[in-house]
Amino acid sequence: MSKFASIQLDQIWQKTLTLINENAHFDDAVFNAWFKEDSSLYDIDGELATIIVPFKINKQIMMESIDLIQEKLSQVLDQPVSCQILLRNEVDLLQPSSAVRRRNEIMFEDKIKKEYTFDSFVVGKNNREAYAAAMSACHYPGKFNNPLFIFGNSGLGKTHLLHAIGNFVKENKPDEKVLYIYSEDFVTLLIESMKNKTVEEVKEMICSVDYLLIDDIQRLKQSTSQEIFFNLYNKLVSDNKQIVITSDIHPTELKGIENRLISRFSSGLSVSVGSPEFETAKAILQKKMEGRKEEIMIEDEVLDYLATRFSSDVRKLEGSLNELFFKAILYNPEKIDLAFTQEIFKENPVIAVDDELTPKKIKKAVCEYYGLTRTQIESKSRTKNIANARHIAVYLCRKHLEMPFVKIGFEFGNRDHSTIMASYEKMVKLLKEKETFQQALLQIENKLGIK
Ligand SMILES: Nc1ncnc2c1ncn2[C@@H]1O[C@H](COP(=O)(O)OP(=O)(O)OP(=O)(O)O)[C@@H](O)[C@H]1O
Repeated sequence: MSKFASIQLDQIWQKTLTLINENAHFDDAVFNAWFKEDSSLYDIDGELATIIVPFKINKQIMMESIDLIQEKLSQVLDQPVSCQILLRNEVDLLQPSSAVRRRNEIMFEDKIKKEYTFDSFVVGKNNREAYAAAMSACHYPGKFNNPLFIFGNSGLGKTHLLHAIGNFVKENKPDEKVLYIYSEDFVTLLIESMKNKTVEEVKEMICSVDYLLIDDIQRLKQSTSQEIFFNLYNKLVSDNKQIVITSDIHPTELKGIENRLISRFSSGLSVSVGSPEFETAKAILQKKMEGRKEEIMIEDEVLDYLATRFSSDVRKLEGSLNELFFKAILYNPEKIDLAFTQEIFKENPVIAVDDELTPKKIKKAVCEYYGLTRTQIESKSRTKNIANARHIAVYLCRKHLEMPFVKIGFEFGNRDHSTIMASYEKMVKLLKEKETFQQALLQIENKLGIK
């Protein structure tokens, strides 16, 4: 890369041209037309100087005097250089233009979000392992878990953890270099660098980092970029540099990614993040409220409602809080209470009213309401929001289909009738005590078209 700024290159070239003209005694018109006008010294990279000219004819005439040009340029620089004379379009192909360089530089700029730290990350059962592994990558880079592969559904904190690693390194190890890059940007960077012949430069920049954090690796689909990535990956790992990767699925399920890469991704530590349980979801809401400036009071019950309703995706959970505050500014209620909240999030029925009601439809409506999968409510999980959803589904089966407990048990993972009876009774109790559940029941019944 040139060590000269463009203004210096210009001065060097003007001096060189003066010396050439003095020495060669060209006719002024010839000299101006073929040498001076529109020629420029583009770059000096080590011992190679690049001069660019507009037309082929300029190039041919200058090539005739190449020895003289080299001699005079070496004299100005006080060091021997050899010259190449190129047309503008040839430069674009052969050499990194400043635009390409700038683009590369942008890719390497610090993209770590300050607010995504370990402190602002709420730890719960759903992400404890991923959190611990991320911490260990910070303290023992390249030692135990390389790569660290964090996977899980969208909106569950994977990117947050990557940035948290970045922030930790920046704060605690300021001499170490950390690069966060979104994998699609990574592909663009590699493809562009191939087009512009800057692959070596880009590789060098990547290999100089101590931590490489790649987000959403499932998007690394380009085969040529995978080849370069593979080599970079091996180099970084062999140099004990820490690699942390996120993806929406486990490495072995990645599609369109070469097997040799998948096998390397699987060779480190793969940890998952799941949906937060009720308490964690509520703690996340409380954390997200810490930095807010709105003074309006929000009732605790509202947080319970949001934590139960949106916990399958923390991004949605956070979005629900934003929406609530936004609507509160708009409608100016005295406080944000359950009634106001439910009005904001009320939903249209999704199941036709005259359809026959079945356990399957009940489970579907409950799952949609709580943002869970059928497997989750049929599972043995005792996680609070899953268990609550299961209780409500059991209650609805009993109330509207008058199913015997044994039969309901079959619908919920072959559970014993006494477990189902306990589940039903639990919901009867919760309905008496908590308005949140009364409202949830009402909305699910609405969804099912039950008046
Ligand atoms: N445990 C948590 N504590 C605090 N905030 C969280 C937590 N989990 C997720 N979030 C927040 O939820 C939002 C979405 O998280 P993030 O972008 O990290 O999700 P992701 O798993 O990377 O999703 P995607 O796969 O779509 O990229 C962010 O604002 C993040 O701060």
